[in-house]
This record gives sequence, C-alpha cells and structure tokens, in this order.
Amino acid sequence: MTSTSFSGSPLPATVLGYPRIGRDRAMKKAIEAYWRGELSAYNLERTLVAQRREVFETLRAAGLTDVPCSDFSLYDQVLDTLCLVGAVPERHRAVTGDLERYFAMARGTADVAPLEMTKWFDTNYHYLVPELRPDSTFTLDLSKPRREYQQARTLGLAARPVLVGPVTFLRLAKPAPGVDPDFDPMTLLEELLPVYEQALTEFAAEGVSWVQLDEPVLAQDQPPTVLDAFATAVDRLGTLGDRPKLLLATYFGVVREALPLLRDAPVEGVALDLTGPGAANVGELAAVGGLPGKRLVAGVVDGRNVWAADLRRQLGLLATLHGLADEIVVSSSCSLLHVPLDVSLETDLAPDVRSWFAFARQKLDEVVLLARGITAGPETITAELARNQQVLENRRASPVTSDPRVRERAAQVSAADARRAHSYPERAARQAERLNLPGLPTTTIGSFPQTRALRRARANWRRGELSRPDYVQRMRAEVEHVIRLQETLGLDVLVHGEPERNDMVQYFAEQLEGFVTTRHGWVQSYGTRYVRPPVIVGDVSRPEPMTVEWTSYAQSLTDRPVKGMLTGPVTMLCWSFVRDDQPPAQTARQVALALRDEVADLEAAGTAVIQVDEPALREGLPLRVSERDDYLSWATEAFRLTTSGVRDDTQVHTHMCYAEFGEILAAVIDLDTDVISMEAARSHMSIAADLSGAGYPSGVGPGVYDIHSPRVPGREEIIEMLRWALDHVPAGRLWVNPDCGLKTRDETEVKSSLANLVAAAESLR
Ligand SMILES: Nc1nc2c(c(=O)[nH]1)N[C@@H](CNc1ccc(C(=O)N[C@@H](CCC(=O)N[C@@H](CCC(=O)N[C@@H](CCC(=O)O)C(=O)O)C(=O)O)C(=O)O)cc1)CN2
Ligand code: MET
Ligand SMILES: [Zn+2]
Repeated sequence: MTSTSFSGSPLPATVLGYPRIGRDRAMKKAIEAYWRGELSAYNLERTLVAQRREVFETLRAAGLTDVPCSDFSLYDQVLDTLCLVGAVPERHRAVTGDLERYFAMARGTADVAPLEMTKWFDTNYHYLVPELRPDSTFTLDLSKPRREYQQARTLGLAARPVLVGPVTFLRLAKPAPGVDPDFDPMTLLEELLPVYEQALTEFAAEGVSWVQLDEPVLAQDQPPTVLDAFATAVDRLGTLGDRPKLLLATYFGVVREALPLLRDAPVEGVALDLTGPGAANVGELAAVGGLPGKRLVAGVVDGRNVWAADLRRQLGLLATLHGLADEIVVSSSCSLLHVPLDVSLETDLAPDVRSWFAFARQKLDEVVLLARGITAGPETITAELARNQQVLENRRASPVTSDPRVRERAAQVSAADARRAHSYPERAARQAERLNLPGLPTTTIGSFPQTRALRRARANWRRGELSRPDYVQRMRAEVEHVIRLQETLGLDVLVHGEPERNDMVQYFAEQLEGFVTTRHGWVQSYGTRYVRPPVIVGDVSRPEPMTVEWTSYAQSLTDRPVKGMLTGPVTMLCWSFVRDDQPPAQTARQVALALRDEVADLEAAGTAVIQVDEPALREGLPLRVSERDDYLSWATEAFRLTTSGVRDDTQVHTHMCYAEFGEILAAVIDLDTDVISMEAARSHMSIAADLSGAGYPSGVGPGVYDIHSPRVPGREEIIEMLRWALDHVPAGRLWVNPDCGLKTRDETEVKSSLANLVAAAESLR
C-alpha cells in the first residue's frame, strides 16, 4: 500500500513516536564508535541527521503527514527533557562539551557518577532519573526540538515536537544525593512551568502548530497532589497566549481519575491508549461525556506488542468513538519505541508466522489504513480488510499455536506442585552439609564479560563461518577461563559465565517450543543497549535440556560448586512479546513447567546450586494497584512451580535487579528461595534492611558494588557495605556478591573488583 493510493486531504493518522536505532542498528553503532574515539562528533551528528531523515521519510512514505519529532535521542528522552529544562546536576556541569556532558550524565566518567537509571513504567526500557533539589532552577534550551522540527520542515513535514510533560518529568525525578530524601520534586512545579511556557512561546514563533506533551503518569494511580499539579500545569500552559496547539498524551493503560481533568483542560488534543487494559478508556470516556471541542488521538494500534491488529475490530472501536470528540485521529497506543523496526527483514521466519506480526513499520500501515477506513469508508479498504481477516484466521487455526499435551499438563498442576517439600530451616541444614561453604560465602550473579570476540564467534557460527563443534570448543575454552579465574580469585560458589548466551531471555527462547526469535528485532533497553524480545506464539514446551551440558562441563573443571543459571518464567514473559489469545497466567505456567524440567535435569546431573533469575518480577507489576494481587499470585506461583521440584539439599537462588521492591516484599518472600541476590549498591544496601524488616527468612546477597560504573571499589569500601548489611541480616544468612551485569564490563575491571570483594569477605569472617 502506498500513500498515493489515497489522494485528497491529509489523513487523520499519526504515531506517538518511532524507534530511533536506525536500520542495521546504525545509531547504536555510531554512538558506540564515538565513545571509543573512532567516530568524530561531526560524523556522529551527520549519522544522526541521516537517521532522522530516514525516519521522517519512512513516516511520510507510509502516508503520515502528522508526524512526531524530537522523539529521536542519542540516549534517552527523559535525559533530553532534563537538558531542555536545564536541570543538569551540579557535578556534571563542570564537564566541558555538550556531548561529553550529555554522555557523562548518562554513563558517568572516571570522575563523576552518572544519573541513576530505572525502568520506564512497566516496560523493559530504562530512563535516566533527573536529580532535583529544593533550590533547583530551570532554564530553557530548545535547540534539540528546534533542530528536529526544522529538519522535518525541510522535508516538507510540519512535525509535532514531543516533550516529556512537566508533571511526568517531576514525578520521575528524585531528590539529588545529599538532599532530604523526603523532598518532593513536584514542589518545583512553579519553577518549572515558566520554562515550558517559554518553550511553547518560542515554538509558536517558529511556526510549530502542535506540541505533544507526554504525561504517562496519568495511567498510574496518583495521589491527589499529583492530579492537582497536573490541573495547575495544563491550566497554566493551556491559557498561555500565542502558543501551538497542545496534545496531552497518555499511554500504558487506562487514565480513569485524570480523565475529567483531560476533558476540561484548555488544550486542543488528548491521546488515549485504547489497547489492552487501555481499552477501558472507551467506557470511561463515554462516562465523562467525551472530549467536547477536542481532538482525540485514538491509540487503537498496540505500540507494546507485535501482533497484527484486527483491523475490522479496531474500525468498529473507532466507530464507537464517534461523537465523543470533535475530531478523531488514528494512532499507535504509545511510542513505537517499544517494538522492533520492520518485520519484513525477518526472512528466516515462516511466512505465515511473519504475517501475524506488525512491527513499527507495519504499524504505520495499520494506522494509515484505519484512518482511510474512517474517512473514506470501510468499503474503500475491503481488500485490505479481507487480507487482514485471513491472517488472523490463519493464526487462529495454525497448529503452531496449540499443543494439546502442554495444555493437558498445565491443567493438571495443583497448588502442592508449586511448594517445596520442606521449609527453609530444614532445607538449609541439608544444604549446609552438602555444600560446606564458609561464612559469608562469595559468588557472582552469573555472567562474565561478553567480549567482542565472543559475540563475533557467535555471529560467525550463525553465518556458517564457524562450525558448531568449533563454536562449542570456543565457548568451552571461555568457560574454563572463567572457572580458573574464579578459583584464583577465591570465590566460593562459581558460575560458568554464560558466554554461550546472546541474551538471558533470547537464549532460552531459541531452545523452547512455542517461542520464535528474530534476527533484527532490536528494541532499546537503555542507551545503546538493545534486546531482541522473542515472541510467544504457541504453547510452550522444552524439547530437550538447554543448559545441562554447559553447567556440567563447568562443574567437571572444579571441586567448588558451580551454580546452574536459568531465567525464570516471569522474566521470560515480561521480556518477550506475549500471545494475546490467552491470559498471561496460563502462558507463565507453561513456561514454568518447561523450566521445571530443566531444573530437574540440572539436579540430576549433580548441580547443587541452581539460580533462577527473576529480574523482571517487579517490572511486570501492573501500574494500577487493583490489578496487582492477581499478577503477584500467578507470577509467584509460576516461579515456585519452576523451582519446587528439587530435593532439600539442592539450593535454589534467585536474582533481581534494582527496583522499588517495597510493594512486592511479601511476594518476594513467597518465592520461598534459599538465597536471593539483589542489586543494591546504588541504593546503599537498603534492600537488605527492607527484606529483613519484612521477615525474609533465608539467605540474602545484596550487591556490594555497582557494576554500572567503571570504578573499582576498594576492599574497605566493601567491608563497610557488608558491616552495614550485617546490622540487618544475620551473618549465617548473608552472601557476598556484586550487583548484576558483569557481562557489560571488561575483564580487568571485573578481576580487581572481585579480588577486593573476596578480600573483604575474608577479613570479616
Ligand atoms: N532481555 C534482557 N533485558 C534486560 C537485560 C538483559 O540482560 N536482557 N538486562 C537489564 C539491562 N538491559 C540490558 C539490555 C541489553 C544488554 C546488552 O548487552 N545488549 C547487547 C546485545 C546482546 C545480544 O543480543 N548479543 C548478541 C548479538 C551481538 C551482536 O551485536 N552481534 C553482531 C556481531 C558481533 C560483533 O562483531 O561485534 C552482529 O550480529 O552483527 C550475541 O551476543 O550474540 C547490545 O545491545 O549490544 C545489556 C543490558 C534489563 N533488561
Ligand atoms: C538482568 S539480571 C542478569 C542476571 C544474569 N544471570 C547475569 O548475570 O547477567
Ligand atoms: Zn540483574
């Protein structure tokens, strides 16, 4: 389909944002080359401009004339907003050069720590957390959105600058280090609003006709103070004289209590997510009398998942919106940042399976088709609708989606299957006998540095330039290297280092029935780090053991225990695109059963310690409190189903990355693991205190140093961390480990840091 097949006035179609990685990961490669000193700032800028141009042209070729801009980023859109409002922290101001300062905030330097990074709502995207203080002031720097707007204009597009809105910006900010932790950044709203006002004024002078302010915090439960702040903000910005039209964009679910505020806001447009849980926005909208006098940007194409839309159903949905707003514009439910770029690149996929998917580029076509359907009438897109129905029918009827044996097995699971035979104290006694570990045992979280050489070997194997036996040989050599390194360092519980894994989710997905994986389906996780989330298309099972040979090989090299390393069922779900034709609880149970078999095989092969990583348990927590109990109940059951089949003397570990655990401490305890390691260094080990305060009964390994910084922590520093942890966790249950993510560091850093970690543990024993 091309735009020329529809002539006439511009289509009421848009998207809230578009992926910025570029084809072939061009931006990632350029930015990393710049960091390595292999690309000049000038050439980085040229690549950036070329990439933006390509996106604008792609949007236009799809038939969109109403397009976003300034959603492009060299690292993160929250960081870009921080720069826009001039909220650069004190410690980064001294860094000279705009680009250097920008990347110093993102990644730190030898001298200054970066901003903290955390999950963007319930996605696997991470943003940089603005740090604010009671005396923070703001000054406008409109250069980035202005550049992007002007570039679009040279291409004949009147683009819509996208900014993180003032309330979301303040809500996501946190008190700067050293500031009273109770300081609420929202109190800075009065300081911040003039900067947004000035931005709007300058945009107007520039000729900008629409500005998009993203306020996704409205899809979360918010205290009245935040809703009040939002009302204040939109009132101030809306009543400003001589400004562009304003689109208030919400996404990631239902808006509920903020909807009347959106209805009454003195702005011209509101974007609502109408997919998944966001579909409830339709009823809510009708209940508040719609958005009289406004444009509704209707998010009817799912920006969070990769399934081809049911166009007929979405057309029906659009029809029900008639009369609820002055004007309807068809859109994606959120920025397309969270889906891969283009499914047509996936030539390895079975053609029918590929036809079930819509990545960012295909979603543009869906948006445009739906817009044609509502303007020119469904009869003008009959052929496309018929083709779409065929695709959906092909998927429904496909044997790929359903495996009766898996369904039967899942149906027979009882609550008892998801419980270990004995309680922690009994198990701990058996494990102590078997493992015979010293006090304050030392270990790591699983991965060791993924060098370019390792990745290249994997790429060569995939391209057929390295045989499978040669590849295995290469990886085994790495395993041996990592085992010797850990023995030399004196660690107690070893790992094989995960060299054979491209990613902790994709690696398993490639071996499980029911998942498909992609070659080019990259999605930004943070900065220049990308993942290829697999897609769960059918019932999940495990044709054969996945990790046993690697773990057994590693164990054969040493007398110390080697930890088996698996990714848990909840994380497998959260970091994949899940099927939309059955409840996630059911999918989670299938994945859990497949992993349970792997756990059993590891145990049978003599593995005494098995770690099942669940870094995404917190991320999957629904944004709305009312949906949380249900999620936590199936999520913890899936984890226990994975791990509960083992003997008492097999020690089950889990690992979680840094997150706000407050709300899920009870669920973490309910996992009933023998040991949990958590990323903790950046939060100064407070997680250890929280866990013990909540009555956590078993082993805890709060990460004692921050892996995300190139700094090597000293022995004394680690001892101090451990002393602090010992105030909260009895010595008999404290483990000593770093935070996770060794795979992203290089070996020299890892060696020195771990040497100090072992020395610290030894001196405290
Ligand atoms: N899924 C997932 N989500 C997660 C994490 C995680 O580990 N996995 N960790 C947390 C933080 N997020 C992260 C996300 C990605 C990466 C990361 O390291 N990504 C790598 C890619 C990892 C990968 O898939 N590697 C493949 C492909 C590597 C590659 O680029 N190969 C080249 C060739 C290799 C070369 O010549 O250099 C090619 O195919 O062209 C492999 O090793 O096989 C990257 O962007 O650089 C790290 C942390 C939270 N979310
Ligand atoms: C994102 S959690 C990472 C856990 C994994 N075992 C690793 O060490 O990389
Ligand atoms: Zn982790």
